[in-house]
Amino acid sequence: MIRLDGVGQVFDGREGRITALEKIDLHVHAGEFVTLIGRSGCGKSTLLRLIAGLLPPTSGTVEVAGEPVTGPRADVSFMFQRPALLPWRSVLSNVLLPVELDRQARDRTTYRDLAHTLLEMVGLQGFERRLPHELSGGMQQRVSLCRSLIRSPQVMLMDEPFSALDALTRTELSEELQRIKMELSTTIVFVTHSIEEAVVLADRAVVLTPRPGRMREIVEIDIPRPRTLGPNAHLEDVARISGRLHGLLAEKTAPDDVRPTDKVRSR
Ligand SMILES: Nc1ncnc2c1ncn2[C@@H]1O[C@H](COP(=O)(O)OP(=O)(O)OP(=O)(O)O)[C@@H](O)[C@H]1O
Repeated sequence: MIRLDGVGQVFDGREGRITALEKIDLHVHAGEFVTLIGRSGCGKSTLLRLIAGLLPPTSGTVEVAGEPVTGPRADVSFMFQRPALLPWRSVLSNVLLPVELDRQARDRTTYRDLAHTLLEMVGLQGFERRLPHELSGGMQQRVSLCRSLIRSPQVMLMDEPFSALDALTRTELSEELQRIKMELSTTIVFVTHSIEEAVVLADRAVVLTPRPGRMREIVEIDIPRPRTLGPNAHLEDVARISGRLHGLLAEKTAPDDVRPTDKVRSR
């Protein structure tokens, strides 16, 4: 579904050239949930922007659904750290915004029905007419989640979408996202700083090293779903793989010491 081959990104900043990403070879399969994890500045957001078509790579190729990415695509949605809802629009019309912006979208009644279904799915039935400021941060991010799902994207790109939320709400939203993913089989690439979140959510976690951002390792996570950080049977698996990721992130690695094919299984 997503293919990055030999991707590099160099920025000409005011303080000289910055190699944000180098030699990124990543293939994400249809329906897969991949998390990108790494220290601040290792190029996670840049990688998402390249897949989203918001930035052309300085080297290498990026493909989505077998086509070179040349700009934003209607079947790829982007979700940010902040909900970025329009304050004067109701919950329902915020969710429907991408449909309104798309002149080619037809059958608006179907989208209205879908918006109601999505809002119900995230526990916001009854809140359709509320304005964003009448909702908590977690509820606003749920609305944002519905908005990024309204056009049934093939790919969802998520840049630390839960990082501004309190721990409990964050756990709840992780569980909801897994449920949605299991139901809709959307391909998801999710950036996080949280090791546990990366483990709970991902089929594979991609560990990036900083300066320049390169792939250190891809860790396969085969813990049965749904996974949770609450009391459940998988805490040991989550802890073991989290420990492994922690070790990789803490390593002082020379850029040439890249082992992108290494795999760590939960058992
Ligand atoms: N438009 C730009 N112009 C110049 N430099 C940039 C630009 N965008 C990103 N960078 C630089 O590229 C590097 C990677 O940035 P990026 O935001 O992708 O990292 P990140 O891993 O997402 O960081 P964080 O976890 O802090 O969000 C950083 O050194 C950043 O300063």
